[in-house]
Amino acid sequence: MSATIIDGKAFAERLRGRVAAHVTRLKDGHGLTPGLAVVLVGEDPASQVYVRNKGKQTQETGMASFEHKLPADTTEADLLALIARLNAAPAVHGILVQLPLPAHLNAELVINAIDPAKDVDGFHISNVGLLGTGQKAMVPCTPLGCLMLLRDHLGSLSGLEAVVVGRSNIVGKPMAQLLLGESCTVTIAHSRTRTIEAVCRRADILVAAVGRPEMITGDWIKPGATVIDVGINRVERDGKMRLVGDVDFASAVGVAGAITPVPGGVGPMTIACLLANTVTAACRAHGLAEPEGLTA
Ligand SMILES: Nc1nc(=O)c2c([nH]1)NC[C@@H]1CN(c3ccc(C(=O)N[C@@H](CCC(=O)O)C(=O)O)cc3)C=[N+]21
Repeated sequence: MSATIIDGKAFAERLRGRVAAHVTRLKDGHGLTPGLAVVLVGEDPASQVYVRNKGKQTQETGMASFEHKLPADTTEADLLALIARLNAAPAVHGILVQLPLPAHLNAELVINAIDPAKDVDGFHISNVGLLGTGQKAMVPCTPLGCLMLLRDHLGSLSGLEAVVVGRSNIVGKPMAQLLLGESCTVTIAHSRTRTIEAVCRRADILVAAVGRPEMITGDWIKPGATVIDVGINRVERDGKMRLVGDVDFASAVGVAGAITPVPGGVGPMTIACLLANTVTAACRAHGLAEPEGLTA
């Protein structure tokens, strides 16, 4: 038996359609155009591709896109000054500082300088705290996208055994908080977890976010489990660069009940949720009703 393939690309397309419809309503009904500012420091080629895609999709949904490309040797003071300007700019409802930042910049300090109401990545300590205490927050895009796919596939997640592999601040930890919010029994596994295979094999929901290509093989998966692969790893295969996840798709697909592919799974959801968060931020900034189904 072969797993159902969860089509993140198609889901993301529909989500972007709903975002675009809401943008039209905001423009026509309130003269409000949601705006997203993306800040890129340095010239990492992968980051440039992401930033370009974000800008393109932002415009396609009818929102305003502001791109700020700064040289790799930008000082912290200059970056903080830009963030202060974006915080104060009424046309900007969302601010994303592309990570990772060059090593001479303190990423924590920079992220926490963003107005939490404009923090569409959900990385500001205020949003982290709000999410952790079950209050209304800006929710990190990748975990939010994973949650939408899980709800769509499973309906209620209540009482299910969820294992998140990876404990990063940007995926693992917020993912675990969201799953807890759905009344899952949540385990966070990581590089020091003993008998990690056995821990994973308990999972009804397995979220892989470790950044190690194809680490999780079919024998780590409970038959019928729903597997969400957050990994985006560029590897060389037969002389060609290919994108693979943290899950070994070939062996997992025969065991899992459902699985997200890479590419075409979680990745497109991340960008769609960024656009959704920007609309949510714009509505909150203007005291307008938030669109249904765009938040957690
Ligand atoms: N502040 C910040 N927020 C982020 O959300 C953020 C970031 N920094 N830094 C970099 C990572 C990476 N990221 C991706 C988004 C979409 C795809 C995506 O759409 N992937 C496609 C494939 C794209 C390709 O072919 O390369 C897919 O999986 O189908 C991938 C990766 C967001 N990130």
